[in-house]
Amino acid sequence: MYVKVCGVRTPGDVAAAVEAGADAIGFVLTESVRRLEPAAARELAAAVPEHILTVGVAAGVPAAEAGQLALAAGVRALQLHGPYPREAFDELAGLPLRLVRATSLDETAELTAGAYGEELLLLDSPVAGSGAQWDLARLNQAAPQGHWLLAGGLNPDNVAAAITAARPWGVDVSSGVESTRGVKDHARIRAFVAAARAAA
Ligand SMILES: O=C(O)c1ccccc1N[C@@H]1O[C@H](COP(=O)(O)O)[C@@H](O)[C@H]1O
Repeated sequence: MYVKVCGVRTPGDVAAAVEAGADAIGFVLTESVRRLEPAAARELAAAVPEHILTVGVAAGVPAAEAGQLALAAGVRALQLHGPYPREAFDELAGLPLRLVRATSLDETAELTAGAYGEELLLLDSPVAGSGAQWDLARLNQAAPQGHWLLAGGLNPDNVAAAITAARPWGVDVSSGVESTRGVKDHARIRAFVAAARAAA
């Protein structure tokens, strides 16, 4: 089970995610309580070991701008979050960035990972980063294919059941490993990664 921990903001958060065994660590680069300036994200990303994917998260900005933010942050992947069309991913294809297409069932009917040239598909609630859960039974009518991550309101207590229900390739979490909004709880990061791995 691939596990991404998102919205980290401090060196301690990075260390906790690395020690917990996360496969990917995300830095939010656009409007959010978790937003980091690219220079701050770059410093944190530089401390992440090579085997862990660093991901810049962007929403609500033109794709080209998101690409430049990710490059400035020195991350290896860009998670473009929202109802971006295929053309947006085409625009990014020439950049030295791996691409994550993050969207919701309300925003797309294309549920095959790689359909827009992305490496990973991420299915989230329509309100990204809110900690809101969504109805996983909707996946009974719309089964995602390939390397896709489940996100949206996951936490250490519900991730095992969510994996059983949705059968994702991986999971992604932000709010569910925080003590208060925007502040990561390192014990919850450890508990989340362990619970996801145990469920797989
Ligand atoms: O975390 C944010 O603030 C954020 C802002 C803009 C786009 C995406 C954001 N986060 C992503 O939201 C999901 C799930 O978050 P949660 O666990 O429900 O809080 C995850 O993919 C984050 O990468």
